[in-house]
Amino acid sequence: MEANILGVNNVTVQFGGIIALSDVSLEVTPGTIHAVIGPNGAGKSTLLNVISGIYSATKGDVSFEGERLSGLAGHEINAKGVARTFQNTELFKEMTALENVKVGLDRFHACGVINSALHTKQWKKSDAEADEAARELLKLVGLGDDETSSAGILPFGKQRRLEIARALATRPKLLLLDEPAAGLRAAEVEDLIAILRELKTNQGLTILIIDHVMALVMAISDRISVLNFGHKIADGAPKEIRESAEVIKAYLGEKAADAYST
Ligand SMILES: Nc1ncnc2c1ncn2[C@@H]1O[C@H](COP(=O)(O)OP(=O)(O)OP(=O)(O)O)[C@@H](O)[C@H]1O
Repeated sequence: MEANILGVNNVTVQFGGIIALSDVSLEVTPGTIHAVIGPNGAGKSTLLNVISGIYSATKGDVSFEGERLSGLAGHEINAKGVARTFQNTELFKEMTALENVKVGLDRFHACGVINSALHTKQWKKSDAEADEAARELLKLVGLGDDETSSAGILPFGKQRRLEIARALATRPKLLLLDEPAAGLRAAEVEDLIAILRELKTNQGLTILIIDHVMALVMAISDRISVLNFGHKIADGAPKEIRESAEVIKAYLGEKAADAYST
């Protein structure tokens, strides 16, 4: 079996009396889209928060490319190649789409306080390169015509995609997406599906995604893990998950009425 890019190894997370995750393990294969689904409160966001360094595991650990992430700060995990988006978009609303992406690019194009303050030749070159890189990322998420729009006035679906572009600016190998389809209209979900497929197929990115929108999850996932009350109850290909009696009972049953639609 191919070595995993991400390993969650027997992770337990406890908040006082609440066990948000209980001995959860999963492996993400490089170049795949892996979804985590389950009812509200199942522990999905907690899992992303542990991987990205926002929470610490009470027990167990997380490894990325064979290296332990546990104990590292969020920015250190990001520097190793793991980026994420949040359930509620955290864009700089007054700044343009291009500027929002450039914030993510700063690590690669920073050229010192003095150069920046004086707008030296070196700063101008670095800034022009950052503009170019940010434009490429905007195009990748279908926002090529929106670079000068303020993030706050973009339609919600575009704000979600802008957040993905900003996460991509840190040049991750693994992208963690926290409910990117929440609140999107059906057509916007279709756009998102096309973008995530492109990121996987043509950019070679690995994606770990949480979402309740089964139309998206079933369309794009190579593998799905299911959480319920902090426990992993299933792990498999979309077809296996759709047909699992335990998953239907815990989660998909309530979704059947909308037939995996948005
Ligand atoms: N910082 C925290 N302090 C205390 N309890 C927390 C904290 N974060 C999460 N929890 C609890 O852990 C459990 C799992 O929550 P989590 O947000 O991970 O679920 P989820 O599967 O992402 O749910 P949803 O689909 O509603 O986003 C819940 O009982 C939640 O109340």
